[in-house]
Parts: sequence; C-alpha cells; structure tokens
Amino acid sequence: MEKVKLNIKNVNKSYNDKIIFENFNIDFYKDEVNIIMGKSGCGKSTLLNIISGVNKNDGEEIDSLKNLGISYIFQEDRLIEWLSVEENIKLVIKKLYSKTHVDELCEEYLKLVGVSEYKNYYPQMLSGGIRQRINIARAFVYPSKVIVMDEPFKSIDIKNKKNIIDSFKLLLKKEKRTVIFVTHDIEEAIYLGDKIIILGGSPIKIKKNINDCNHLNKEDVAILI
Ligand SMILES: Nc1ncnc2c1ncn2[C@@H]1O[C@H](COP(=O)(O)OP(=O)(O)OP(=O)(O)O)[C@@H](O)[C@H]1O
Repeated sequence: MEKVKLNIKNVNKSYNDKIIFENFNIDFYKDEVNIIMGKSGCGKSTLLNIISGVNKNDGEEIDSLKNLGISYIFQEDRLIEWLSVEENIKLVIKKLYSKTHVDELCEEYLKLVGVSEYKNYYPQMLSGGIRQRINIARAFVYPSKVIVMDEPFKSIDIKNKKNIIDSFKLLLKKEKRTVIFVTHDIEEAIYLGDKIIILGGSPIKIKKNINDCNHLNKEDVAILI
C-alpha cells in the first residue's frame, strides 16, 4: 500500500547573510517515525521550528504542520516545577475531556511509561530519566497528530535510555502518530525510524532519503552523514 505523505514546501531561512534553507522541500510519512539527521549546525532544529510553526518562514508563509496539532519533546523536559507529576499531565488535557476521563487518561499514560508510583511527586524530586518519561507521557496524552522531537534522549544514560525508548515504542504501538525526530544517534535512528532523512550542504539539501530502515546497519548510515 502506498504510504501517505505530509509535504512541506518552500522552506526559506537565512540568518544574517547566511542562507540556511532556500526553497527547500521535504516529505514525511504520515503515522510513522521520520528521523532527521545531519552534521551539527546544518539546520535541523531550524527546520523543526519552521515546520511546526514555532518560527516564521522567510518569505511566504508555508503550510506547516501546526494545524494538525503538535506535541514537542525536547532534550530538556518542560515539566512545570510547581505542579505534581499528575498535575503536569492533566494540565494539557483538562480542557478537552470530562474530569473522570482526564483522571483515567492520566493514570493510563503514567502506567504506560512506567512511572505511576511518582504521580504525587514534584519534578525536582525526580531523576532526569523519570522526568523525561513523564514528558513523553504528556506529549502522547495530548491528542496531537504530530510529535516533534529534538534529541530527546541525549542526556539520558545508556541504561535508562533503553527503557525510555522502549516506553516510547510502546506508546507508538498503542496509537499512530507522525513523529518527526532529530537525533545524532545512529543506533537510535535505526531502532526507531521508519524513514531516515539525511540533510547536508549549504543551503541545505536532502542528501539521502532512506525509506526502508530494515536491515540497515550503523556503517550504512554513518557514511551518509
Ligand atoms: N537565532 C539564530 N540567529 C543566528 N543564527 C542562527 C540562529 N539559530 C540558528 N542559527 C544558525 O543556523 C545554523 C543552523 O542551526 P541549527 O540549530 O538549526 O542546527 P542543527 O543542525 O540543529 O545543529 P545541532 O545538531 O548542533 O543541534 C547554525 O549555523 C546556527 O548557528
């Protein structure tokens, strides 16, 4: 079956006199994990910010993904320190559903990422790994169609990283979302990605679209970055 694509067209961005993007087009597979890779400073975060409508495109406004509803997961979690874990989760859905349903969803998602026992804790009482799991649960509990992730597992130690990535996979298995995910970690990209897009050059071009990530190995990808 032909995969459904989300097309982003005519991205333009310059900083001072440096052109980062010039009439740049990119496609993402709907409801799959789209990984974006490329050398440091090439423009990955800039692209995420434009396609999600956080930053303005230079020139004509683009048809961004904003209208689909977006959840963000960054390297640093954005938990609110003065709210408990449970309150942090409920905050993003309390206007959408009845109180009973909000309670149910909160319980369900905290359980899915394995942190139910911390529901009454405050973020500063928790480790970075637990905080990031809560952050992921919060991104998923909100009924967004798109999840934008910018190196979310970068500062997590290897042991916790594996657990967190597995929680993330479990959430994706439960419900389909279009994930647009920037990472420098090739293993992470191969493990999670359905499509890997490698960016490079100045202005940026797509150096390679890897549309089938089965049977890829680290060296295949490393050589392309
Ligand atoms: N607000 C800004 N003002 C001026 N230059 C900027 C600004 N934001 C980004 N840049 C420049 O644009 C280029 C792309 O930056 P960007 O952060 O998008 O790269 P990146 O690929 O995400 O990098 P990394 O992998 O290191 O996170 C860099 O040269 C950066 O210095």
